[in-house]
Amino acid sequence: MRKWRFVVTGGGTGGHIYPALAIAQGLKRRLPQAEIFYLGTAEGLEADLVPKAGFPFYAIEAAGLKRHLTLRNLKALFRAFRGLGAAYRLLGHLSPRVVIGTGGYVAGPVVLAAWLRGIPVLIHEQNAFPGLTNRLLSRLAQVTALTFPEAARYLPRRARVVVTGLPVREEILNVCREEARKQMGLKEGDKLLLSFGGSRGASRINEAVKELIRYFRDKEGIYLFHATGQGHYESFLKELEAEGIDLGSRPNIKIFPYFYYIADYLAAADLVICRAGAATLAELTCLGRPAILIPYPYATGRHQDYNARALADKGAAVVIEDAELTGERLLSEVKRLLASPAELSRMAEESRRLGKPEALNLLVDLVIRLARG
Ligand SMILES: CC(=O)N[C@H]1[C@@H](OP(=O)(O)OP(=O)(O)OC[C@H]2O[C@@H](n3ccc(=O)[nH]c3=O)[C@H](O)[C@@H]2O)O[C@H](CO)[C@@H](O)[C@@H]1O
Repeated sequence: MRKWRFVVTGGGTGGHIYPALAIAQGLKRRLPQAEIFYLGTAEGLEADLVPKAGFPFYAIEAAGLKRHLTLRNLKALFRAFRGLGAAYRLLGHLSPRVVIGTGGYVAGPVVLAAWLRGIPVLIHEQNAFPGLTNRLLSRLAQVTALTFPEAARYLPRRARVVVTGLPVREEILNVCREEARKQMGLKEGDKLLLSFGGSRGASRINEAVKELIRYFRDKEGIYLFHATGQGHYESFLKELEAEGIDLGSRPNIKIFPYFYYIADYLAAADLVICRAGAATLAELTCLGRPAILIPYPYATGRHQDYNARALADKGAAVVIEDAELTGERLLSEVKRLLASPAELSRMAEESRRLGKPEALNLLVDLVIRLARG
């Protein structure tokens, strides 16, 4: 087998990083000899997640540019140029067959450098409303892979578009629910509620989840595992402590800063409460998990509303608008669903029907085709 090299880039939030890691892992499984390198920024979540996933990581500079000229923007422009120079040199050194970009600021300089060097590029857009980086980069890419066909409307006409769905990590595609529940000590009939914001947490969801903690902390057979997001963890625990809630004595409630191995938690959950980022929803539907979704209202073009609707319209999820989110509202929705196992299993079935586990293989095929020229 040929020892091809690939460069993967995409960063800032988990929503860009995990699809990139999924493709990297899929490529590695298909081409075990291949070498795969990840280019990201030192400040993004990728600097933490990529080394944990076992891929060599190179940090370059990148910055988001605004339309108007300010001193800050000039500095950003300067960093972007430095990032472009670093990416250009690294690509020269690594000489990959293909560069794969999944959006976020950092994909800008890396894909541009690939184009300057004549290296084929595939980009993947996760949302129905494409981010600025991918809108610009789709002009330079040999292939622009989409999760939603609707995204094509916002791309330049010369973009070469393929609809693949969103690539989900193999560890999530292959996880076994029974095994995961057993490992967590859950008995048959126990209910696991899993809650988190997006990859960076969400203070609005943290606040509402406190009501679930107050209510469920002394309920037998109901478990609640919540990730606050790295930045909110300490303050969240302090606030609970100030209320006199001692979690040490409550084995059914567990608070994490972040779920590093979310596959088991997602698979084991009976109901998931989260935002409506595209990667999370692709994972929920591949696993067929029912959810209460609270779309982040400030996402570009309100794309999380669109993502959430796609599940809610088919009966796979219930949506609570962020503006209407309170602890009481969330608790009453959770209680209603837990009291209706038939509805939960119907939601689970509809959710699974929406899953596109084949997206990963489609993307790996496309990358290999590009690599072959
Ligand atoms: C606020 C905002 O604009 N968010 C965007 C961002 O979100 P964000 O990064 O939050 O979005 P996603 O929901 O798409 O992805 C989160 C990823 O992090 C993982 N995860 C999350 C929490 C945790 O504790 N552990 C863990 O592993 C999830 O399994 C998932 O793979 O990128 C997504 C993809 O472009 C967009 O759809 C979102 O709208």
